[in-house]
Amino acid sequence: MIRRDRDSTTTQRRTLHPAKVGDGHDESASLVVLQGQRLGQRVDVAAAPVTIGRAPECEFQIVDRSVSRQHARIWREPSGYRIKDLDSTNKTLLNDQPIIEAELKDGDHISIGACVLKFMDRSSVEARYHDEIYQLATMDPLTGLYNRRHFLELLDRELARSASHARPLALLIVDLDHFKSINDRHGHPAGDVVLRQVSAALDACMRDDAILARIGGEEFAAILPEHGIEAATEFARRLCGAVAALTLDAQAGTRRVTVSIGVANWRAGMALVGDLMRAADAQLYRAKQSGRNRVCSEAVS
Ligand SMILES: Nc1nc2c(ncn2[C@@H]2O[C@H](COP(=O)(O)OP(=O)(O)OP(=O)(O)O)[C@@H](O)[C@H]2O)c(=O)[nH]1
Repeated sequence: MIRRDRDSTTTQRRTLHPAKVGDGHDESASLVVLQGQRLGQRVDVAAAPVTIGRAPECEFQIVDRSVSRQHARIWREPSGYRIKDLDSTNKTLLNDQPIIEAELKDGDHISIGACVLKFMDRSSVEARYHDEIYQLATMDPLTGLYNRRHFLELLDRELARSASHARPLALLIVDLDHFKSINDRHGHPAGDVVLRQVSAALDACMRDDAILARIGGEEFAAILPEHGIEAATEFARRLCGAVAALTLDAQAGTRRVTVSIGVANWRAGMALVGDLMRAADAQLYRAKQSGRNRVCSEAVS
């Protein structure tokens, strides 16, 4: 399953698969971050123009002080791709030369503040190579979900977005109950089957704008944009029920598993990702202590 980000970059595919030749993406060009924030990330440039800048409404947002709120725009014309500087403070450089507007060619380097992007013809072998490397760096190979490091980067960005729009955001931490005993009794491969099936069940419940990741051995986390504590808690209860109702494959050694879930909401004053993670973790601890197979949240008991 591939889900597109609201800013049309590749980062919010909750589950990642390498782009295939001939899957329709080949027609668009792409930008890869070679240096700076969001290193390795690729963004497609297709029919719709892409604005690069610090502002949350930019299609490609780079949260860095050296980048103007609306720094540069790239778009496609019948003759090829073009780039225009949007009167940025630090200028847009194309292959180290400041530009106002210019044509883009395969392999061009674009400097946006402290960030360097490489422009590539989407059909090039190099673009696919970057895609593969990026996905290896951001995904968990067992489940196909995002890995912890990438999840924390996305949480950072989503928090900035929620703060700037004063919109709610919830974080769920989901932990399998008594998972060690499954490994001990049925072996590690059986535990892996459980992890894969549970991650697929969680993924199937997610809305398009949710971000799901495996952040530890038997621990998952989900970012729910636009969710207050009540809605997030209700959603977490549905997740809990979906996992409890799951009939696992015979290779899992056991037919049933349950999860405990901690829920926390982003609040003004919670500047750091760590604050929100700690708040959700404290609720997860409560859920484990009070019997497992349940949801605990900050405001709802
Ligand atoms: N099969 C498998 N097991 C893993 C993986 N990563 C971590 N684990 C195991 O996950 C288990 C986690 O055990 P604990 O932290 O004790 O948690 P638990 O048994 O689920 O207990 P509670 O969380 O308190 O309900 C350990 O046995 C780890 O070896 C993995 O990728 N595959």
